[in-house]
Amino acid sequence: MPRFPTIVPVVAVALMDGEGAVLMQQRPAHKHHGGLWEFPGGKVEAGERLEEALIREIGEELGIALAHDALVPFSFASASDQPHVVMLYTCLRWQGEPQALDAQAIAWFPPERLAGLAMPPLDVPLAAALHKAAKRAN
Ligand SMILES: Nc1nc2c([nH]c(=O)n2[C@H]2C[C@H](O)[C@@H](COP(=O)(O)OP(=O)(O)OP(=O)(O)O)O2)c(=O)[nH]1
Repeated sequence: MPRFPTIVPVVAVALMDGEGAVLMQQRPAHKHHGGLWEFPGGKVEAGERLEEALIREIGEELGIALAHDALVPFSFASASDQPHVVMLYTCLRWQGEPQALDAQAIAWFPPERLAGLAMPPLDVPLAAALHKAAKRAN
């Protein structure tokens, strides 16, 4: 019996601009889920806090500094056939201009357009929840 749960924690962020559009990134073609659109983020490393991991990943992937106090836990997604648990935050404040340092491309999408993107399976319910929350807020 393992001493710890056998999950792979992944933190990701829905960066939102002034109009409520969400930044998505397209995974490099050679990687697992290559070409699919995902929320920027990545795996939490040993000894890291969730927010610390997210700030590190976003610095590496987009070259921006997320404001720690602007990270709001939003939702999470998991599936029975994979160990990853994607924990999604929202964030309205950061420093710098996002650049695709790791991804094939980055782009801003209004929440209602997220469902039309090719995404990894865990992102489908997260994107739907964001769209629903945006509709409630308007
Ligand atoms: N960053 C991110 N990862 C996601 C999302 N949805 C989803 O299933 N994932 C998966 C893809 C990856 O297997 C893992 C994140 O790993 P990572 O970004 O740190 O590293 P990686 O691409 O090199 O991952 P991998 O090749 O080992 O699968 O979580 C998402 O929205 N954002």
